[in-house]
Amino acid sequence: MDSDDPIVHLDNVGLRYGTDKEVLSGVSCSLDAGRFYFLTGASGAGKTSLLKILYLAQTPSRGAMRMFGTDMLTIPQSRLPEFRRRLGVVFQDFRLVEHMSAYDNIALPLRVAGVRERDLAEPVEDMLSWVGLEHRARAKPATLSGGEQQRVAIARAVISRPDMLVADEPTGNVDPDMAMKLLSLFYALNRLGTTIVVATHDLNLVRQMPDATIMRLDKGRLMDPTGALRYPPRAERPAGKRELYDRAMRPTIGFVKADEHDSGDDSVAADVEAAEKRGWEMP
Ligand SMILES: Nc1ncnc2c1ncn2[C@@H]1O[C@H](COP(=O)(O)OP(=O)(O)OP(=O)(O)O)[C@@H](O)[C@H]1O
Repeated sequence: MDSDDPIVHLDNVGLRYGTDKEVLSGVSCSLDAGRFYFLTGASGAGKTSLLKILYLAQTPSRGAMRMFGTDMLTIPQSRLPEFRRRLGVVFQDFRLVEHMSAYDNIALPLRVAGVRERDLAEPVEDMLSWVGLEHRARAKPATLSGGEQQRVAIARAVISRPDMLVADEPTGNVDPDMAMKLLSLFYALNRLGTTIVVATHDLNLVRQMPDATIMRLDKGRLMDPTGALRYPPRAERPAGKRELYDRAMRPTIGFVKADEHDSGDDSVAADVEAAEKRGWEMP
C-alpha cells in the first residue's frame, strides 16, 4: 500500500440483512490514514452497520471495499484475522470477557500479540490509571458499572496502538467529564498516527474536535461522500483556541514512548490540569 493510499476505500457499498431492504445504500468514502472521523446520524441510520463493515465483522452485500491496500471482498477468510489484528474496536455492548478481571481484559490484546508477562504490567497499569480504574483492576466485568465497563473496553481497544480504532458510541455511558477525558485519549492515539472512527450522537463531543471529519448517515446513505464536512466551520472558530486545545490535549499517556514525550515542558502539565478542572471546556 502506498503511503498516500486511503486506509479504507468503500465504493458504492450496500448492505442488507437477510432479504430485508438495504440498511446501507450506495456508500462511497475514503478514510485517510491518520485522520479523525466522526460518524453521526439518527438512531437506525446505519452507523453500527457501517462500523461492522469497517471492523470486518460484516461483509457488504454489494460494492467494493479496499483496506490497507487489499481488496477485502476477494481475500480468503483465513486472512481476515491478520487484518483484524490491526484494528481496535470499542463495541456498543463492550463485549468484555466475563471471567477475566479488568486488568486481564485490558492485557488481552498484548497477550495475544505475544508480549511477555513482565512487559505487560506497565502499559496495562498506565491504561487502567488513564481511564480512572486503577482501584478496580481485579474486578470482574459483572461487578463494574456500565461506564466502568465502557472504560475497560476502550482501554482494551487502544492499548496495542492499532492502525485504526473503530468505536461505537464510546462515551454513551459516562459523564461529560469522563467523555472529554476519553476523547483526549482517542486524540492522543490519533496524534500517534492511528486513524480513528467514532460513531456518536453527542454533538458536544464532535465540537471538541474541530479538525475531525464528519460523516453523516441518513437512512443508510452517507450524506457527505467526500468526507469534507467539518464542524463547526473553521472560519467561525476564534484564532488562538486551537493552539490552546492542542497543548492541553497533548498526549501524556503511558503508551507514548519516552522519546515521543515533550519532556521538560511544565506548562503543558499545567494546561492539562487546568483543562481537567474546567471539565475540558476551552476558556
Ligand atoms: N442483524 C440485523 N438483522 C436485521 N436488521 C438489522 C440488524 N442489525 C441492524 N439492523 C437494522 O439495520 C438498520 C440500521 O441499524 P444500525 O444498528 O446500523 O443503526 P444505528 O445508526 O447504529 O442505530 P443506533 O444509533 O440506534 O445504534 C436498523 O433498521 C436496524 O433495525
